Amino acid sequence: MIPAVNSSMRPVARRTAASLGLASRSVASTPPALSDVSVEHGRGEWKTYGDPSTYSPGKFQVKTFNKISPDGLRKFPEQQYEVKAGDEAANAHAILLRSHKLQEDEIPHTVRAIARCGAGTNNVPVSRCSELGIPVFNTPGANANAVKELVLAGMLLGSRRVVDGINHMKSLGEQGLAKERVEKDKALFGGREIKGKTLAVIGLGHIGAATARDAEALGMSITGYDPGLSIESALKLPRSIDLADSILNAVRDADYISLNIPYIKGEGGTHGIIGSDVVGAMKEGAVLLNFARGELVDSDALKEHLDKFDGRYVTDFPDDVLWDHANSVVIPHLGASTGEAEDAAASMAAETIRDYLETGTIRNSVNFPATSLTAAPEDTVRFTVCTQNKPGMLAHISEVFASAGLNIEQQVNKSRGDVAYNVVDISIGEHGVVDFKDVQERITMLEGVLSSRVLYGVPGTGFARNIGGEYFV
Ligand SMILES: NC(=O)C1=CN([C@@H]2O[C@H](COP(=O)(O)OP(=O)(O)OC[C@H]3O[C@@H](n4cnc5c(N)ncnc54)[C@H](O)[C@@H]3O)[C@@H](O)[C@H]2O)C=CC1
Ligand SMILES: O=C(O)C(=O)COP(=O)(O)O
Repeated sequence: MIPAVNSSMRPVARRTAASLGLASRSVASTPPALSDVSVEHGRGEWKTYGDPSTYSPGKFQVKTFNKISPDGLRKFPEQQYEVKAGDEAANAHAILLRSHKLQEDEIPHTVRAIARCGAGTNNVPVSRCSELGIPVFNTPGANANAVKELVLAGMLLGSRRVVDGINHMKSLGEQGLAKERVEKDKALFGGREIKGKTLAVIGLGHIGAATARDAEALGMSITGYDPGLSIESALKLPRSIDLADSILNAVRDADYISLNIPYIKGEGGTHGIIGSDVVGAMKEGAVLLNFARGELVDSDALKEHLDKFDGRYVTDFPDDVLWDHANSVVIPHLGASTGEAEDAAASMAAETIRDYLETGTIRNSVNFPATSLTAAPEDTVRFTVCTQNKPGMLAHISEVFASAGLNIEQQVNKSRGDVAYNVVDISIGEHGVVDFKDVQERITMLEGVLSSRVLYGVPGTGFARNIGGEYFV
């Protein structure tokens, strides 16, 4: 048996919760008893995290990809966090990114969490992260208004040949013929109005519901399709919306179709969901708006349609087939590129990462269960354990604590898909010196455990992983 409460152990310097940067969590209005105990978890050995010349020991390292709003990055207090871009940040503890296509070899063993400042996580290897015990977060709704506004603009661009007209005016201007020709040539660029037309919204989440509501206010009739409609989104929908039971039925009578669903690869996913069957069901002059992901649309099927009929494709993504089609408008992925959306998404992502690193709370994860435990009681140390989702894990973990003479004060166990997540507050009130080093190793090396953390001590320490049967601290 590994004694976790080891009175014969070398006494360690007394550290107060406040001195350990735990003020927000552990320091209550009455002086905490934590100041009377010393907790040695043996994970302050920074050399095990790589070359300390690449980071500042004692801080959480956050690695960023893409341009992340400074407003969001300011949510990481400098005394606790160090934020670095891409290759400059070895041994990162968390990754913050936008559309960068993250590869597994860009995720060091030290990474505890990944946050996408945005909605779509198809650029992150989410299933692999689940196997590695890494929660992936996104920022639901943070950039939805920006996208909705561009969808509305897209409907107008798809109705009025504004882009062609602008290009024409440039060319006339170059020839010095603009004033002479404008009134004659404008007949080339006639359009139609959106008022009184029907919009089909595929995917009634944050963007889709907002688009439906505002399009109704512009005088449109709305049809919607979303088999996973949430109560939150349902409450935002216009009352007059007509809910269809399939994409085919949603698009049949639509003059405009807005795609607002996630891109999910593999069986049952959404790759090419707008294929020849859906395109074949569309009205000849329908305007398809794709501000979701390019891969949702079968471009060849759509090209056949656009070659024959006067429909439109307005997309926010590169398209190798339709990029120069006379009936397409291709925008360089600008949906979420507003200052407001960038600030909101980065701030939400930073707060989510901080909550996870500092308290173990999980919210807005796309692969881990939402989990929160009330603030850790006094005289406790919080342990979190990520495991495979299989029977008996919780019992095995509890057994290790019990055999080490440690009492569980409160705990929560949640699962989602293949992963389970445990937050356990261990009572240390009666112990002079508690060493979690061996307890953590025993728990982490249980079969089926992926990683564990002791949420106590210097930021960046207390993390251990079971990498295919090898112990990594
Ligand atoms: N162009 C851009 O810059 C941006 C694009 N996006 C894209 O838009 C997508 C949607 O974003 P949000 O509305 O914020 O996400 P959300 O998660 O709030 O909504 C997505 C909705 O789609 C529904 N859905 C999933 N599969 C479906 C299917 N096969 N048929 C019909 N409905 C389905 C879900 O039930 C959910 O209600 C993102 O996944 C992302 O790919 C998001 C933000 C910015
Ligand atoms: O949030 C999303 O899903 C987006 O597509 C936005 O991407 P971006 O952050 O602008 O690279």
